[in-house]
Amino acid sequence: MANISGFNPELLVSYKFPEKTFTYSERDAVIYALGVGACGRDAADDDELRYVYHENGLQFIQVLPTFSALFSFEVRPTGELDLPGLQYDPSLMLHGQQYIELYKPFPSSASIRNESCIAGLHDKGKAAIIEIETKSYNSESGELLCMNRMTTYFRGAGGFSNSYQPFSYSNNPTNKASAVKIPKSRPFAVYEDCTQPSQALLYSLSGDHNPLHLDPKIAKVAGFSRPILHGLCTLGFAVRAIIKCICRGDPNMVKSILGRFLLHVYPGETLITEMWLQGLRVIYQVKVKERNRSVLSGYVDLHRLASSL
Ligand SMILES: CCCCCCC[C@@H](O)CC(=O)SCCNC(=O)CCNC(=O)[C@H](O)C(C)(C)COP(=O)(O)OP(=O)(O)OC[C@H]1O[C@@H](n2cnc3c(N)ncnc32)[C@H](O)[C@@H]1OP(=O)(O)O
Repeated sequence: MANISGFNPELLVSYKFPEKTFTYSERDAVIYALGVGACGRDAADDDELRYVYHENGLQFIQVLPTFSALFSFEVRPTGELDLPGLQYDPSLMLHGQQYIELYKPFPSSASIRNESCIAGLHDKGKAAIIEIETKSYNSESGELLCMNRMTTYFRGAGGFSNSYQPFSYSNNPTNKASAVKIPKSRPFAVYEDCTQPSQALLYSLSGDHNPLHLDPKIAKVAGFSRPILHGLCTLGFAVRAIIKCICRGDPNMVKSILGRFLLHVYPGETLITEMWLQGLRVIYQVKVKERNRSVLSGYVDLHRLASSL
């Protein structure tokens, strides 16, 4: 069932991903941390030096939990998804959502073995949504380290269903994640951070060279006044803020993360992360200060609360 938007749903959902490996060094983890703004407010920040420097002679640098979203990056260097049954205009693809479960702290360098599958495919009429789920194992020990579910939103690519029933496939219906409800109460904590005008250029060094984030001409074709920030970069800023304000700097307290990208961010804008504590769940929302608009919302589940809270 091929169609005008170039989606072949049967081919897509039956696709068996080959196993892939991803290798990272400590340097990659540091470049990522700098790309999501670590130590951007204060180069001597005690909570964040651990991501970029062997603080106090420590042997290892610590790896941010959101770094794991890169393990499973099933895209070409240009940021395009390359799957059978999927033809689309790359300038119209946006990152919609990211869900991460963390099972073990990450080594500061490792070889990762990835097992991926299509977890969902949905025809929304005006858009198509694809979810890719990846389980990542430490190649050496065989331990399962994390699971990522990446949701991509293809503007204008819906309408591939050929019946009155919109096509909607999910191989794990219990994992349906949608936008979270933001409490009306005052946030428990608020953290303000500035992205740099060069933020997307810096973040792209971690592997996503999608021109939507780098090339003003491509950004214009996609309908933006200038290149926009990578969604995963904004998510990295938000989770760093939560680790700082709620986990007292300990990234290993994070158990799972959901982020839904609500609106694009322009590099150079100021991000305000608001956090509400509900038991072991931190509900959060990120707003762009200059436009007073919500750009990301979701939750972070914790293993435990910091004793000093
Ligand atoms: C392996 C994977 C590789 C991934 C590669 C990623 C490469 C990267 O380089 C790309 C990026 O980083 S892009 C930058 C980050 N993302 C963004 O800026 C997107 C921001 N969000 C938006 O613009 C809109 O929410 C928008 C446009 C997303 C949706 O807005 P609307 O069109 O107004 O949608 P709406 O009418 O509200 O809803 C329609 C249906 O879609 C569902 N939905 C909405 N937003 C969603 C989102 N963000 N994620 C998932 N689903 C979403 C709605 O629930 C609705 O479905 P239903 O009708 O069933 O409720």
